[in-house]
Order: sequence, then structure tokens, then C-alpha cells
Amino acid sequence: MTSPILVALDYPDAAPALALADRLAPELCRLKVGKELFTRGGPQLVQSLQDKGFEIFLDLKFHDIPNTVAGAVRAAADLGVWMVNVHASGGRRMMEAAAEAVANAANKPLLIGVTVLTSMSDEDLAELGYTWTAAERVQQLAALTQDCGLDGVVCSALEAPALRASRGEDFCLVTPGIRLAGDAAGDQRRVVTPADALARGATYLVIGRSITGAANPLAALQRVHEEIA
Ligand SMILES: O=c1ccn([C@@H]2O[C@H](COP(=O)(O)O)[C@@H](O)[C@H]2O)c(=O)[nH]1
Repeated sequence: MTSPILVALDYPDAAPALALADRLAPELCRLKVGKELFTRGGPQLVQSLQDKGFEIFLDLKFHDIPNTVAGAVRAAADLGVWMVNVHASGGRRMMEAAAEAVANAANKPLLIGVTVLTSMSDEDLAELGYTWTAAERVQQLAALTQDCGLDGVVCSALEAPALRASRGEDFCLVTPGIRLAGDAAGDQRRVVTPADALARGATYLVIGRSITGAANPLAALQRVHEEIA
């Protein structure tokens, strides 16, 4: 079974991340390593998680000049990760450089463009001086991301129906901002439940605190599976 669930290991260091991995199973989920955990645990932690059989989404959201981002995604591919991402707002030349960098990798990871962070609302965008809504901006950036040859985007599942219609069935929609019913949204603003996200056309569900913050994370993960079955 290939699970659509990516568990976000947002822990302050390697020990709790490895302990949780020992309670979960690669058949039930993939694992996401983000900025905090990678800064503490580094490539060695990624390797340890991969040695346990998990595929890894290295969520470092690279955003820099094209040459620098190309080198960063090449380094991520050398780690053998399953998925890596860049900020789509880095623009065409940056994304094309990233796509070219991973194209010839021995283990080519899925390369994903981050559109509008799921923690951002329309009001947050307006405060930055943008005139588009989050939904409009996601559409613009997803079109550019696909044109640059990337495999998909990070977006909210709220935008998934429109993206499925415009970008087709094969474009990966990686959706954080997932909450089990009743869980606090916290800093997230564009939030959807697991079942609703899949019904809307999401490919992968990124779930952090609804699983890692549960008294029994394995039970919470199994609850998600029951909900989406
Ligand atoms: O737009 C984005 C991009 C990435 N994330 C990451 O996903 C998880 C979500 O964690 P929760 O605890 O389920 O809120 C986290 O690692 C973020 O860095 C995102 O939330 N939104």
C-alpha cells in the first residue's frame, strides 16, 4: 500500500523524531523533515530515517539565486530523498535551474514548488501589498511551476479542485494545513480535513501536529487512515 500521508516531524532534535519513526511504519506514511529538525539532525538523521525504510520529503523550501538553489537540490538528491521543494516565487530561472539539477540525479526526487504558505490568509497577502487572493496567486504560481518542468506544488487543499482542473491529473498537489475535525488550527489559516482534502483532489496530505501532538500518534495516524478509507 502506498499511503498519501506525509507526517511532519517538527521536533527540536533527532531523538523524538527517531522514536516516533519506530512507532510508525513505512506502509502507513512517509516522513517530512523540515528546517528545525534538519538543522539539528542533518543528513545523518535523514539517512537514519531512510534506513528504517521511510521515504523522506526534505521540506527546506529553497529560495535563492538559481545557481545556489540548483546546488542545494542536487545535494538533496544525493541524500536519496523522495521529495524536495523550492519556493515558486523564486521565479522561472530559479525553478528551471532546480529542475535541470535533479534531472540527471541517480535517484531523481520529486521536485515541488511552494506556492502560498498555508499559514497565509488573503489579509496577510494584502498587508504585503499584493492585490491577488491566495487562490489567485496559487493558480499563477502553479502554472509557472508546471511550465518550468517541476512535478507539482505545495498548496492548500482549498485550492486543489481548481488546480486539478487547470493542471491536470498528473500534477502533484502536496497539501499541508490538514487538521482532524476538532483539532486547533494553530498558525494555519487555510485548513482542510484529511477526507475533504483527498475528495478535493489532493495527492499528498502533510500532517504534523494532528499526529505528533496526539497522546497516541500511531492511533491518530490510524484514525486518519480510517477517515480517508
Ligand atoms: O504551505 C506550507 C508549507 C509547508 N508547511 C509545513 O507543513 C507542516 C504542517 O504542520 P502542521 O503541524 O500539520 O500544521 C509544517 O512542517 C510546515 O512547515 C505548511 O504548513 N504550509
